[in-house]
Amino acid sequence: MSETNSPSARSSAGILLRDVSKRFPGQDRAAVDNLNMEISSGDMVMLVGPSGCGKTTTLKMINRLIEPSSGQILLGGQDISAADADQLRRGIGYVIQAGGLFPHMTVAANIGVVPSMLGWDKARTARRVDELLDLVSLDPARYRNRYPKELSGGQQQRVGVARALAADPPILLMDEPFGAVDPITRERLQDELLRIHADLEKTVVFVTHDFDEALKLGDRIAVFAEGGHLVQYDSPERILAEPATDFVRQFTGADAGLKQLGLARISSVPALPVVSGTVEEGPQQLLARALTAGQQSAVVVDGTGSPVAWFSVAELEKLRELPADRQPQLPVVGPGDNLADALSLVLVSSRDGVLVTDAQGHLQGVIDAPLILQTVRTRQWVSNARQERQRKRAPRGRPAAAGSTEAGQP
Ligand SMILES: Nc1ncnc2c1ncn2[C@@H]1O[C@H](COP(=O)(O)OP(=O)(O)OP(=O)(O)O)[C@@H](O)[C@H]1O
Repeated sequence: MSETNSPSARSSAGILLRDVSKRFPGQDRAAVDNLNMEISSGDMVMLVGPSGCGKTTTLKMINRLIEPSSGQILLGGQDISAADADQLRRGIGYVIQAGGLFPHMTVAANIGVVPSMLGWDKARTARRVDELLDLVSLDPARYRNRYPKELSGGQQQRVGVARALAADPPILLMDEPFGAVDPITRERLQDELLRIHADLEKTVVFVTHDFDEALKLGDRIAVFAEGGHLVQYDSPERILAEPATDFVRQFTGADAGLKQLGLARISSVPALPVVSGTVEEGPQQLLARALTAGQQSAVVVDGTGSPVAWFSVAELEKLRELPADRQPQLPVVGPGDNLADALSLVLVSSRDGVLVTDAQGHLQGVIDAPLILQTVRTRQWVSNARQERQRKRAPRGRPAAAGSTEAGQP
């Protein structure tokens, strides 16, 4: 079930729930039943499960809007029941559906609520408001003096996120924050949250009904079942590939395998080597090198190392010269693409694989259909969101995850 806890979970913004239960008066069933969960500092953890399974109650127990009936919650190793509740909440950002903005206050005043409580002066608060509006992609000059009713749903949601981040809290609790916006805006807000999270490294606990949202955003996903039971707490990869129970399997859906393809970033798959050469080399020499290397194809690259054409050995045998212009429909993927993109290209191209380039467009190698299948079956991949964060967190000059390796030498 749960993975081993990492030592980093004990650092300042880690959250530990120990034997936590909540039983509301007059309810015959517990809302949350003996919950044990450790949330590592800097992780984004998604709480999913059917309606009424205790997700919101769990979230509200972390900022003490609801007190547990039993058990202990520790933030950074400190038992929150011993803390002053108001002070605790100032250190925890809280975002709810539709932003939960105060309607009679301007955007700037909404974002400045906690800084004002903390006694910041006007100039410092104003600077922070503008900085946060920039962060959530709203032009400060245009939006700071507006009222919530003068904003779209997505804009209100952005202001809600900005407000929660105002005093730079180490922890952010988000209760279905994007539930009330249309799918396109939702996707945009998700992308922004990923960017903000990668930049700011907050510990985020996020409640959602949308399993795809959980897959996209989560470092870990906690699947709850009715009666407030935590059924599985794992990485998105493991939830999809190794659902702990039939309930989780039903939750992930019949297309769990396809979802893995969509989550697996190309750069987490080591590409296979391919022989490549420039147009000046000519087809015969390229063919000879391909055969010597035991390859069935070879790639023509331009002067910068970007792929221009891809030929089978049979095609090379018939060519008199190599083309300088890029072949139309050359199947190429970059590090930001995923395995679903790669497989989709394979299905519509005449090749059994795709060429892989780095961010600069330089040829790195090939990913073929068997490698795609093997990667998913053996779970040798890392989800987009996690890889992005790991990349940002890695010390300079040291890659965080395996990337594409050898490309063919010209
Ligand atoms: N103040 C309350 N008094 C009594 N029962 C409550 C109260 N708040 C929540 N409950 C009950 O506790 C259970 C868990 O509720 P909770 O809101 O945590 O579920 P949830 O998983 O967040 O649901 P949803 O996805 O519908 O928001 C539900 O059965 C709910 O009816």
